[in-house]
Amino acid sequence: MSSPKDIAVFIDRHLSLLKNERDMEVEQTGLVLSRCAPKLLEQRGLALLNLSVAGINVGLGGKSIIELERSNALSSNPNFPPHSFRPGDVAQIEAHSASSTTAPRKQAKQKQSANSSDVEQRKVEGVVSKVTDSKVFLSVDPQHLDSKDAELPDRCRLVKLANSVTYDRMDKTMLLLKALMCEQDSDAKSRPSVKGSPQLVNVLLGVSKPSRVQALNGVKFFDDKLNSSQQEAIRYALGSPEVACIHGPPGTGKTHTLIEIIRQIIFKPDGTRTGKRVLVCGASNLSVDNILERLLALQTADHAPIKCTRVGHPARVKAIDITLRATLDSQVSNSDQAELIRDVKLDLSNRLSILAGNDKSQKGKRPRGPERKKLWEEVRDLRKEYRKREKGMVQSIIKEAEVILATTHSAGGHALQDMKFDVVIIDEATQALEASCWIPILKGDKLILAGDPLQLPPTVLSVDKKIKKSPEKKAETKPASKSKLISSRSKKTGLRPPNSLEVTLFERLEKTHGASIKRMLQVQYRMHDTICDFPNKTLYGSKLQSHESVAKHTLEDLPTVSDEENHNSQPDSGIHDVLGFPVVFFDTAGCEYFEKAASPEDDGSKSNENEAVLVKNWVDQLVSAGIHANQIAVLSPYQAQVTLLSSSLSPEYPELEVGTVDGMQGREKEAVIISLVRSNEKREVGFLKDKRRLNVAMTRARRQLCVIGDSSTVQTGSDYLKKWMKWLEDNADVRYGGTE
Ligand SMILES: Nc1ncnc2c1ncn2[C@@H]1O[C@H](COP(=O)(O)OP(=O)(O)OP(=O)(O)O)[C@@H](O)[C@H]1O
Repeated sequence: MSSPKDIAVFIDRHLSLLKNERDMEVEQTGLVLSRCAPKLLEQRGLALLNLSVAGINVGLGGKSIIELERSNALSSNPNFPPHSFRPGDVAQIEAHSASSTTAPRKQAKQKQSANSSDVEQRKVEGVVSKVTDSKVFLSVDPQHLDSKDAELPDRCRLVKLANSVTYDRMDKTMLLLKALMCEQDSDAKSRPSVKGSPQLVNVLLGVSKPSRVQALNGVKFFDDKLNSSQQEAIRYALGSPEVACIHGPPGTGKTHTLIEIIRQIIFKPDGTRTGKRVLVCGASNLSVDNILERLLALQTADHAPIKCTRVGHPARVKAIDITLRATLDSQVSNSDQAELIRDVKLDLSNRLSILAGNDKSQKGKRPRGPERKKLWEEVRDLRKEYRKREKGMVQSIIKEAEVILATTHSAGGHALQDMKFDVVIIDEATQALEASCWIPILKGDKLILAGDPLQLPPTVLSVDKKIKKSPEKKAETKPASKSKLISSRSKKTGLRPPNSLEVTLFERLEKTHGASIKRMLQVQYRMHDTICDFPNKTLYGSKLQSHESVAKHTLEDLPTVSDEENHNSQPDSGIHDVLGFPVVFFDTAGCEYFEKAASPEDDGSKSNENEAVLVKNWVDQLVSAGIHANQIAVLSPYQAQVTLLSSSLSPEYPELEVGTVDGMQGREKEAVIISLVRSNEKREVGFLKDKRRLNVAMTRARRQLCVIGDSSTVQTGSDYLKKWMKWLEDNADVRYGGTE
């Protein structure tokens, strides 16, 4: 079992890997930005120039919502050029450099002003909360603004930034964990306190073994359609005292299972409430909103409603009515006590508006001198009052909620500070960095993880960076003397420092405590049996069964196809030829359809024009046989091929989805076409070697998977690829890959 020293080494390694990752992200965004001229940044969609402040309002947490638009004086078109700003992005308002861009008369005037250089230097960071064709709204924390916050420059630009908050939270959490587990000699007062359970932390760090699972044979399930592996996983999750992992291969109803677990925790069998509280987190906003939507849908059915609150920046929440109404912001503004803050908010907004020179009664003039100073004092007092009143409301809403939903990162925000939960659930846990999982874990008594370690791991930019073992990085650890948390019998380590951030907590727990820590869902509700066959045999130990509702379904069974009007241009046998096969393989071996490097510098991306032609032909045939473009996805592991495919397909089929394999994880389409791209005399396969990426690619299709590639190149990549090519040859409908 792990010793304090093992834990310290483990945490230090995490911190060093996180630093590499942060540096890499800054290198790819922040530093690049600082080296580029603003005009170039705008051309790349990373900046918006010639902006002015159209208004300042007050949002949740006393945040200032700064409204920016293109300045009339500087642009004839009020609409923005194409850009990449989206709600949730971190961005910075910067002054336009007066020397290069401001008219000479105005420059002279600005120089007279005592604080003009301050204003020019001023940078205000915030989160994009809303974007329209001609306006962008930035939500800025009060602590980012001092008393000069209305002194935003007359003319400014908005620049995209790397998001450092997520790294700050992970670092802070790992340091807290280290202090908790490794600095036991410090006196009790200075020892950090967390709300979570020491027993849970011990099990997760390999200090102790998981306690005996309680046998729960008499669970009465709310959902009577659960299959036996789902029921078993639910019993296991409910009966495990500390931690349970649920392994959900593609389409096996992971979310379905989690919803039942939540209901079992909240309700007793007779429908009365247990009084327990659950924190549900996901690696992405999408996974959190998916669970939220399903929980809210239960409320419209014949069930007692579960009180849900979605925490996180509203700009990042799925923009549909039902989920938006569950956000903390919305619940605060619609609560009975909202009146309490409404007046203060109005007063605050009015004063900010006057200070920013946006008040009509002042004819756009900014107040100066003592009048300005007095207004600032009032703003400061009003903000204080606003925050005080709002804090009380936020706390009472959070305390009343039975289920709080947040991403692992946003679980570290102010709203959940000092909150404690009976159970923490993390969905998509195999896509979350371990450090980010610890943010919610330290708030819970028990942990349930759901994911599939055989699909893609979290995206890590710094995988190739070597881990430096500098002496100062070595753990400085004192052995525990009076530790309550750490077993004195700790001898052998089960905790190895990770070599990469790609190693997730889910996988690590399996290594530390063995396969008994997890239960696998075994019935899949997505794919035709043949599509499921290869991943099932090679990755899931042949344990997956296809539910009868999908096992034999083909594209021919879709209602759009049986509607004759849709395909009267093709004779029936032609339709069967296109739609009747669950797996189709266009093998281009021997066709000499060679790949191309993306650019002369070759950034590693590749494209293949002939494969793109084959893809287009197949899409044309599917559509003319009655398949809607929005039921089809075209995937490729290479961005350069995605770009090529988009340019040939999107004009004709705007609803068809073209993307990389990575972007399709967690989703499905009726028909999926994969363009493998690699075809070369050197027999190089690059990206395709990753089994997990291939697994995701192979398991997105419900009724038809069409693979287009050169078997002679691909099969040389790995034993796994060789097996797949052989399997395709034996099981797919193999077609001639030539384009003529
Ligand atoms: N017991 C069940 N009976 C009938 N249908 C089910 C059952 N469990 C899951 N499904 C269906 O299977 C599909 C996949 O379920 P769900 O979205 O919960 O799976 P998932 O494992 O979260 O998906 P993904 O593979 O995308 O992560 C859904 O359409 C769901 O309604």
